[in-house]
Amino acid sequence: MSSAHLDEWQRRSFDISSGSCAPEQKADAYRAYLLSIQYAWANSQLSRASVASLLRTYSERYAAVLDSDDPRTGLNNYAETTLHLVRNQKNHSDKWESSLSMDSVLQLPSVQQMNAKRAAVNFPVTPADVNRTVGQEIKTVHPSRPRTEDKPEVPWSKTMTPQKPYLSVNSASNLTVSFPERPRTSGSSNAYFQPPVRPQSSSAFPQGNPGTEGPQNYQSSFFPTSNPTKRKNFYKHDQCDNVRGQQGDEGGPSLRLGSNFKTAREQFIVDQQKKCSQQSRGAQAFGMTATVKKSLGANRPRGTFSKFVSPIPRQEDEDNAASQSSTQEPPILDERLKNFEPKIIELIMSEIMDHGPPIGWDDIAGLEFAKNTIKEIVVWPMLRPDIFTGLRGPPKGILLFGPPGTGKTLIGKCIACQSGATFFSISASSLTSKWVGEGEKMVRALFAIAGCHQPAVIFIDEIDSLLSQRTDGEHDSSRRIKTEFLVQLDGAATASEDRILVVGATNRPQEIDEAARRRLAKRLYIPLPEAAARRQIVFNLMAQEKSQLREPELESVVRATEGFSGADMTQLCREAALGPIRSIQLSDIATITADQVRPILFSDFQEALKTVRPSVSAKDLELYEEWNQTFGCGR
Ligand SMILES: Nc1ncnc2c1ncn2[C@@H]1O[C@H](COP(=O)(O)OP(=O)(O)OP(=O)(O)O)[C@@H](O)[C@H]1O
Ligand SMILES: [Mg+2]
Repeated sequence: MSSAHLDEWQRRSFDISSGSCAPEQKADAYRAYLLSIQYAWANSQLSRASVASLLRTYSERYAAVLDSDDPRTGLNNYAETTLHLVRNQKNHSDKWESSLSMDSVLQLPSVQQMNAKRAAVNFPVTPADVNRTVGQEIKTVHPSRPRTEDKPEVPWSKTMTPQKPYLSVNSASNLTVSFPERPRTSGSSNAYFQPPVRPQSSSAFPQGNPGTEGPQNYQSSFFPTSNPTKRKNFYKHDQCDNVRGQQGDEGGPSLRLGSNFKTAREQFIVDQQKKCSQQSRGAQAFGMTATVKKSLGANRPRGTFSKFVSPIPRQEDEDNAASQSSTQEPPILDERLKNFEPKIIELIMSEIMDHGPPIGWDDIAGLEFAKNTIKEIVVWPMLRPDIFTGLRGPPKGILLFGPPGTGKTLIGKCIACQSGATFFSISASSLTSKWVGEGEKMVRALFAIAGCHQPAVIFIDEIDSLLSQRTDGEHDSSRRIKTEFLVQLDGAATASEDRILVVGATNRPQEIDEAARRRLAKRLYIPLPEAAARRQIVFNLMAQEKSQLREPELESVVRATEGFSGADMTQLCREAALGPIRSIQLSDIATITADQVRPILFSDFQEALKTVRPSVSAKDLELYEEWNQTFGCGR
C-alpha cells in the first residue's frame, strides 16, 4: 500500500485503540478500513488472500461495534430502529419533523377533549395516593382502604430507585418522571401503565387538578433500549424537561448529539417515509384513492405516517378479501364441479380449451360431403336445438379418419371457430399424468366442465393413441383412462339431453378400440383431395403470393399431383415459392428488395414436382378404403 494509505491506517489504529474513541467513531473508522481494503484490492495493491483475511477481520469488528448493546462499546444497531420512529429527531432534512412530537399529540382534538373531561372531573385524590412499585407494576393505593398485601407503602413523591440497572440513566442516578393524576377506575388497586408526558410545559394537561398536590412517581420501564445515550436523546428530543433536568447535567458524553452517523436502516426508513408521503400527495392531487395491495408486512411502507399492518391477517380482512374475490371472480358455482380439485379444473380450462387462428369452411378445399355432414351434426343442432331432438338429435361422437395430411385437424380447428360451441382440444399427452388416478380424474373433469359449458365440442386429435385397443400387457393407468373415456363417451355419466359432441381424428382407424368405435357413431372418411380440391388448394395459396400461373398451367399442376394429400399440395406450393429466390444471384440476395423478387412461375412448379412426392402410398390408401367400406358412414 502507498505510504499515504499506511499513515492513514496507522492514525486510525491509534484512534481506535486510544480508549477515548466513541463507538460511532470506531464504526466510522472500521468502515473506512473496509473501504481502504476494497480500494487497495481494486488497484491490485493487495493479494486476494490478504484482502480476504483483512476484510474478514475488519467486517467482524465493524459488525461487533454496530450490534453490541453495550453503550460504551457498541451502537446497538438493532434497537436503534425501534427508537427511531418515536424520536422527534430532525434527520435527513432540516425541514422534516416527526409528527409524533408531544406538542402535536397534545394538539389532537381527541386528546384535548379527553383532557377537558378530566379537568372537569373533581376526582377525590388524597395526597397519600401513591404509586408503588411492585416488581415492575405500578399500583395506586388509597390510604382509606389500605391493603395489607401491598405493604410496605412508599410515601408519595418519593423518588424511586429503578429495580433494574437499565432503567436508570446511569447507575448512580434516580429517575423520576412526574405526570398529573389520572382517574382511578377502582378504589383499591389499579395497575396501569402510562407513557411519559410533559406536565409542566404542557398547558393541555391540567396543572391544578384538585386533590392532586404533587406528581406521582413513574417508573420508566417501557424503554426499549438499554443504551442510556439513546434514552438521553429520546428525552432531549422530546423536550421532556423533567427527565432532562434529571439527566442533562450528568456525566457521560452525549455521543450521538450532533453526530451525523446514521445507520443504513435509519436511512432506509427515511427514504421510505419520503416516498410514502410523495405517493400519497400524488394520489391526492389526482383525486385518487390509494389502493394498497395487501402484503403480510414484507412490502408495507414503514415510517411514522404509515398505518400499522399486522403480519397476521385479521378476521375482518379475510372476510373482506373473501367478499372482494367473490365480487371479482365468481367461484365455480356449478354443483357438478364441486368434487373436482380446482387445480384440475384450472388445467383443463387453460390448456385444453383451444383458441387457434380463425379458419372458415372455405379454407378447407373439397371434402364437401364431410363438411356438410359436420355442419348438419354440429352447427345446425347448435343453432336450432329445438328441432334436433329425439331421433334427430345429433350423435355424441364423430370420427374423422383418413390418410395423413388430408385436413382432419383442419376440420377440427374449423369446428372450433365456426360451431359457436365451447371447444376443448385434447391430446393423449394432456391427459396422462405421473400421478396414479389423475388421468381418470382429468377425463371426468373434462366432461363435467364440458357439461357446464354446453354446447361443447371435445376434439381429440390422434384419438388412436388415447383409445387404442385394450390389451392385456398395457399399463394399468392408461387402461383406466380408456375405460373412463368410454364410460363418459357412452353418455352414462352425462344426461341424454346434454349437448356435448366428441370429435375424434385419426389416420390409424384400425387401431381404435371397438367399443370406442361404436361410441363414435358417425365415422367420416377424409380422403385424399380430388382434382378440384387440389386445384383450389393451389389457387388459394397462390392468391396470397406474387404468382403468374395461368389457367392451363394450373390444370397441368393439378393433373401432375394425382395422389397428393392436402399437406403434400401445400408442400409443393412452398417449394415452388422458393423458385424465384433460388434464381437470384448470391451477390444480390443481401440488397434485393421484395418487389424485385420475380413472381412464381409454372417452371417453379415443374422444378418443385421433381422433389415433392406424395406421402400416402397406394397400399395405405387401399386400407383406408377398405376400413371405410366396413365401418365408414360415407356414401
Ligand atoms: N382439404 C384441405 N384444404 C386445405 N388445406 C389442406 C387440406 N388438407 C390438408 N391441408 C393442408 O395440410 C396441412 C395438414 O393438414 P392436417 O393437419 O389437417 O392433416 P391431418 O389430416 O390432420 O393429418 P394427420 O392425420 O397426419 O394428423 C394443413 O395445415 C393444410 O395446410
Ligand atoms: Mg392431424
